[in-house]
Amino acid sequence: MYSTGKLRKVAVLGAAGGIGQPLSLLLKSDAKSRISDLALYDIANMGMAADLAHIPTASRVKGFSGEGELPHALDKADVVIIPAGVPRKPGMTRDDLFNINASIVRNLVAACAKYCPSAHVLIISNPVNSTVPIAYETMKSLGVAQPNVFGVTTLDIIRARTFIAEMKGLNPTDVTVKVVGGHSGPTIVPILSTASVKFTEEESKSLVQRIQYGGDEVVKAKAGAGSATLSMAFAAKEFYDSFVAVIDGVSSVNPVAFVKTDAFETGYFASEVKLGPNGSVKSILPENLSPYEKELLKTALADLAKDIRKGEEFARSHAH
Ligand SMILES: NC(=O)C1=CN([C@@H]2O[C@H](COP(=O)(O)OP(=O)(O)OC[C@H]3O[C@@H](n4cnc5c(N)ncnc54)[C@H](O)[C@@H]3O)[C@@H](O)[C@H]2O)C=CC1
Ligand SMILES: O=C([O-])CC(=O)C(=O)O
Repeated sequence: MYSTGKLRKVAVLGAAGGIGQPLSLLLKSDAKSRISDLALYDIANMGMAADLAHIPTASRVKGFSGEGELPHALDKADVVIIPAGVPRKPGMTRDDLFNINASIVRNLVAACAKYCPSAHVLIISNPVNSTVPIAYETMKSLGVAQPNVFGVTTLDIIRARTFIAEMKGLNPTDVTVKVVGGHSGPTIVPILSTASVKFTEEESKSLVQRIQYGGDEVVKAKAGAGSATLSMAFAAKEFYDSFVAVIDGVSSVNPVAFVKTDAFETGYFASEVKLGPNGSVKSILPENLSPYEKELLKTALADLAKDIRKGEEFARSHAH
């Protein structure tokens, strides 16, 4: 799973936050991640960078605080991970975050277009179904011919593995399953027929419901103090490792990401992606879906189309 390829500079934007801190810890503490420089950026105080820098692994940690320091954080970055933005509170949908997070993501990726246009940009900020189109269109409008933008939906997969294992009394590390579509409620499409175990119709329905609304469980439990942060940091690190391993040609596993694709009319979709060394991205669509899964997919595509258009329109009307 780990890359043996080149050392990379990784920038985390929103590094002082609930996801940013544990994610930065995971990236810094894993010597096998082959990170030469970890550039940690936030609009908040970046004292956490001084703290992390005392961990004895080879990657150099540097904190950058405030917009004036953003260009230095991004300079020569190979990968930019963006968990900047506000999280949900109980009673909110991810789309309720659009008004604040759309501008945050647009401004950050505009800086990426300027200071590290060929970096791979991994978007965590919600609503992912809209922030990824915003990022892609913004970079495109700023002259990046082939924006390398990937929405991180890995949390849906790790939840699916955990919930399946709980239901069937298995070790979650032994469970694999595909989850495609987008990253909110009905747009999350678990393809349970790809799991190594079989389910009754009733089990399938209850699992699908739990996976689609797994984020709400955490939002409710945190009771106003935010949404998933620790499991998200774990998911992002897992995605990062498999992503760079594939780019370096080490792994044949195709990571799942929400990307620009011609495969569906929606123009964007989360599924396994084949990454070419030349920057090409090809979505691998799920095959042999059950009638129930086909129905879920149909519903997901209708909702996704709306979220995506909203993101694209925002990017168009706020072009730099
Ligand atoms: N893709 C996914 O599966 C998931 C996505 N999320 C999303 O991730 C985002 C972050 O969540 P948390 O870390 O819990 O929130 P948080 O509020 O704890 O942290 C966000 C950080 O972003 C920073 N920030 C705000 N504006 C910024 C800007 N313009 N430039 C740089 N940094 C900026 C804040 O100062 C803060 O440190 C939310 O939008 C949340 O909905 C959360 C969980 C899962
Ligand atoms: O639920 C939220 O708002 C955060 C998130 O995306 C998740 O936990 O899947």
